[in-house]
Amino acid sequence: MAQEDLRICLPPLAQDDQFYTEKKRLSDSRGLRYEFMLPVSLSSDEITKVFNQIIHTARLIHMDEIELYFVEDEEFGPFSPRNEIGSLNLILRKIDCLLRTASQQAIQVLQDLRSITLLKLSSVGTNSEAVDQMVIDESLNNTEEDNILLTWAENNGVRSRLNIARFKGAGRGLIASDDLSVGDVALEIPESLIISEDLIVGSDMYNAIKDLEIMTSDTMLTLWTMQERFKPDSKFKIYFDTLSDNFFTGLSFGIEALAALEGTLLFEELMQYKEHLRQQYDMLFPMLFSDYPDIFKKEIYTWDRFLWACELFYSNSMKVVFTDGKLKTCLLPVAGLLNHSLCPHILHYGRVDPTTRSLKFPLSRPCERGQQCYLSYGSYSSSHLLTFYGFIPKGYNYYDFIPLDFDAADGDSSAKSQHMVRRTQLSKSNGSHTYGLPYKLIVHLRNALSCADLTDSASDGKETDREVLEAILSIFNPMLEELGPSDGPAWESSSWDVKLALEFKELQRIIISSVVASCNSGLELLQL
Ligand SMILES: C[S@@+](CC[C@H](N)C(=O)[O-])C[C@H]1O[C@@H](n2cnc3c(N)ncnc32)[C@H](O)[C@@H]1O
Repeated sequence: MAQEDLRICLPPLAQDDQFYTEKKRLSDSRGLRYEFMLPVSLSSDEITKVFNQIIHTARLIHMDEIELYFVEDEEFGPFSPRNEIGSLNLILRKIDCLLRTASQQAIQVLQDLRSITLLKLSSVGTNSEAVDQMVIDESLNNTEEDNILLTWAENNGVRSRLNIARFKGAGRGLIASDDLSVGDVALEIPESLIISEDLIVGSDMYNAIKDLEIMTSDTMLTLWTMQERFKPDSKFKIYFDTLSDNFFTGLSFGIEALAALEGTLLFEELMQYKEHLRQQYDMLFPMLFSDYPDIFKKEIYTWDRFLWACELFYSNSMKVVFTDGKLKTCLLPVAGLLNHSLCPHILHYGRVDPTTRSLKFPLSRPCERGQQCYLSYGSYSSSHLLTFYGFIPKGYNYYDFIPLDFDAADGDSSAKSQHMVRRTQLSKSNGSHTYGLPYKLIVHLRNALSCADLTDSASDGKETDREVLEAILSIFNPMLEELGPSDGPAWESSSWDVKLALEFKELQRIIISSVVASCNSGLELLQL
């Protein structure tokens, strides 16, 4: 009966989504729906079929720029752990909403759909390629410092179902103290314990520097932190005391590590960021020393301490939307101990709940007791994570790509067309159609080289494709040469920064070699 049909609606593509046009094109070409009618008499097989249709739409809604670039026409996902977790959580929210008012018969169908969704969620990340496998360093666990921090946090209103543990190569992290399910709040930080620009307003420092043209709220917070860190009566003393004396990010790379990166894009980027920070410091000091000697003490505001504070904010801060609607950079005691994963447990956070006036960290996929609970810092490439966080995630990072800028086909050099490649063996399409390389890149080059279209006759297409593959090789072979041979196991004994630089170079080598290998096997195919 019609009145017993269940209606599940996914949100239509948002017109203000910056990728609306591309998503709409894909959605139309795939005939995706946003409304699903489920008769309550559906069998389990039929429910699974409907679930598959719903997840295809949810995945498209959640696609980001990189996923949209690399998607093949016949590819329906999963596209990345982040996309999958976001999509399954959207479906779960819709089901839970309907369950509140569902009839007895409808409840059964919704429960079946919910079980399928939860099953899928628990299987995300079981493929080891996608997951960071960190090893607990038992020798360093249960330190007095960790207990003091957790007790202080609890006394100040933090609610946590997580404990501190130490991990080889990653420092501290948080592990589940009991089995946590999807939707459970793993951690809740009261607004009063969030360190943001709001703490500075009204202070002497604030009144002195707020009108300076070069001052931003982030810079003010950095300067405040440099001082607050050493105040014996600071409300946050226990938190500051647990912070590391050094952050070991790419911004602290020494000369040898930078030299090891020469020839990579990252080398240029690191040099620019370092230069930018130095310029920022030079604009502030000695000017603030002479204008406000009572507030800015020379021994506190040294270059090394400024760099320390910048690295603290880059690697430990989060952007939070407060109840006044403002987005602010914040330091969050305890939450700042969550490590990053390509396959995170916590994906949706960052908005202060107006009812509880707290920031909650709910789980988007289950986390068993004793397992590390991971956050997603964002869809970041390894070069970004190395620069600002000082690590390269283990496993396949979907956001590691090498950008390629081509002049527009009409010769207008001001109009660039942005393309990219990533490790090709993970391309879903390894047939001769695109040789395992991104479809959009191949089409662009086919058009640029001789306007051959994808459905042209075999012989013409072959000649164009040969030129396309040779053009790609002419870009990537020199890159591979520039990187030189693999550095071998000797780097294991190098200093932390050289090790990280060489690890990054090895990652670049893997991506570039895979592109070269795809081109070469494509050329062989074309000779057949
Ligand atoms: C927000 S803090 C997390 C807590 C930190 N591990 C600690 O001991 O204070 C971010 C820092 O943790 C480390 N980290 C986070 N995720 C990591 C990962 N997946 N692998 C290695 N290190 C990681 C990096 O040093 C990064 O700069």
